[in-house]
Amino acid sequence: MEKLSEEQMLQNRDALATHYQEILGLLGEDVNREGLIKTPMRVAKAMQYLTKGYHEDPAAVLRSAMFEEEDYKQMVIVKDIDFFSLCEHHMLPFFGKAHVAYIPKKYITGLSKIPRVVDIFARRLQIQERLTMQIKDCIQQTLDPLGVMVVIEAQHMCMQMRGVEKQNSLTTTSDFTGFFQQAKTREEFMNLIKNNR
Ligand SMILES: Nc1nc2c(ncn2[C@@H]2O[C@H](COP(=O)(O)OP(=O)(O)OP(=O)(O)O)[C@@H](O)[C@H]2O)c(=O)[nH]1
Ligand SMILES: [Zn+2]
Repeated sequence: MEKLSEEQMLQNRDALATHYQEILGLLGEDVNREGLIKTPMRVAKAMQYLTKGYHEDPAAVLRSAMFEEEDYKQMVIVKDIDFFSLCEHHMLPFFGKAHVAYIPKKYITGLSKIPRVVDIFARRLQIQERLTMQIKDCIQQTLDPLGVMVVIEAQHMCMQMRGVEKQNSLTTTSDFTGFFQQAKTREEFMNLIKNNR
């Protein structure tokens, strides 16, 4: 999705607020009660923030700090990247940690760019599996490394607050390319993200 102009963003925000006011009424609230007067606009703003990844380009973020580095051929790991996303089934939060590793071929990227890519994909309506794959694909296609692996551990509010109501279940997903097809390489990564907890 393309970047929205400031004007379009504000127009959408107004329209969202109108709908949220109706939703509050349908939920049985008095929309004119003092504490709720500004709520539709607050929710509209919050939802635009939580889905702003639709209007951001993760590959461009990686390319903005991409450096040639011919000699380093070991794993680069950024672990424990906190993220918050919304599940596309219930629009309830799921959140946790992402761990990313890649083995450079010719290019490395600025370290902060990896969590930025995670955030851009997380701030959309998601499922955990697709979030995992999109981060992997973006890094593979942009940096063209020898391999990339992404592991995500998350809790889903739709499984905790409602539905099956399991408070302690953690969902783990992973995806990888290239050198990570070797079990030994995956093991090295898994061991490194397990330590120092
Ligand atoms: N695979 C996957 N499933 C998810 C994710 N987030 C939520 N879900 C699941 O999506 C499913 C939707 O199933 P439905 O039966 O259509 O929805 P539901 O009636 O609300 O299901 P319950 O949550 O079991 O009450 C549920 O099993 C959720 O747990 C995710 O990131 N990945
Ligand atoms: Zn859900």
